[in-house]
Amino acid sequence: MRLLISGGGTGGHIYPALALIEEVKKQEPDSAVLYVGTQRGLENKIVPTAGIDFQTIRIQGFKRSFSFENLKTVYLFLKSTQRAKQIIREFKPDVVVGTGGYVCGAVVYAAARLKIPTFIHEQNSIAGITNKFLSHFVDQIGICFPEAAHEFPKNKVVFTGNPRAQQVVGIKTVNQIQKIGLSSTKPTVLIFGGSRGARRINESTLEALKLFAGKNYQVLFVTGSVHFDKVRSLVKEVPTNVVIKPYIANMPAILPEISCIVGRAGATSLAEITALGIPSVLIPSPYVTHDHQTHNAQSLVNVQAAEMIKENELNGQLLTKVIDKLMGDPALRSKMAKNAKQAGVPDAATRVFNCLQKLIGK
Ligand SMILES: CC(=O)N[C@H]1[C@@H](OP(=O)(O)OP(=O)(O)OC[C@H]2O[C@@H](n3ccc(=O)[nH]c3=O)[C@H](O)[C@@H]2O)O[C@H](CO)[C@@H](O)[C@@H]1O
Repeated sequence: MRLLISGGGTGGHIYPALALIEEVKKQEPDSAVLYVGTQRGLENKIVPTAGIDFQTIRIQGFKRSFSFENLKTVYLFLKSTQRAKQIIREFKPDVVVGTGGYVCGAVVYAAARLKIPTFIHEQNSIAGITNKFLSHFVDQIGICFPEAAHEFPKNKVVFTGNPRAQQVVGIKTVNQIQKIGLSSTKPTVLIFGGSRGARRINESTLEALKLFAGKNYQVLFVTGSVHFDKVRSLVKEVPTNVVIKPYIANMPAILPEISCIVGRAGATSLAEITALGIPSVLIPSPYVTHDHQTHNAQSLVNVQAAEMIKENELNGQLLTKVIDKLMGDPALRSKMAKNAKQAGVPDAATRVFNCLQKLIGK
């Protein structure tokens, strides 16, 4: 298969793409893959590091209110569509896939115009603006929450789940957390604010640090790369049961050893949580389109797989209280884990791969 794939900005759009690429290469080892992203997005670092051919185009997102910037955005969109067409003509893909973020808008639109089979993947319960726009031009749309279906043309929608789920389920590792300075015998709480980190979660975790000292669990606090120096400068003493890191490059390797996740309710994080069956405390970002993270989180709260804390109520004490409740009650954790796992789609990458095969007529 010759696969051209695009998605970017944040990890939530990039990791599903990488998981799909892994599946394509597993099923058809002689496949050729090209990833198109932007220079500014996280993909510029993550994708080449994963050893995947990577090209960039210049594009930016729309501002919500009318502004000169939006005229520039339209100009860049038209220009990047031309550039995307050029890349497509050179690479000659069998199929073009978009996993969200404004970069895939130009790439997938260009492919549809060139009559190449197209597929987009929507990770969230509420569709992103790029995918809504693209839904009119593409051949098929893979979704992860049944609620997302009504936002798209009915005949194009297929429930696939998130390919990242299959990737994390497939990884069998042990004693990975030891490598980052944690004990492999103590239960571990992972705290992180999505792929870029979240200021408010970091502040509350900082408040909670001294409360974590001496607990019968340990904490892996991942700040997000851009926040790390600030956080580290504010910590005088790190309790012995806490490790602070800027970013975890290989999250699937450590997740099987995590007893509880505290974090945002980004859709790709949720796919991991449900694939592995990990109890979670979700603090949805209030800054995302149509509050979609609250909807994402609610779907797990509804099946008693997660607890939710609103960001405006979050502080160190509440955070510690909720973590203590879960970590002090193994029976509750195992019930939440079981419920989470039932919501998982552990064969999502194969489902998307099969859709692509059909689209290209194999
Ligand atoms: C602010 C924002 O726009 N957030 C969106 C973004 O979130 P964001 O990019 O934060 O995505 P998710 O929370 O869904 O996924 C984060 C991904 O990054 C990985 N990770 C994270 C931290 C780390 O140190 N190492 C690491 O590998 C996680 O394992 C996961 O695979 O995309 C999601 C998926 O469309 C959306 O639901 C979110 O609303």
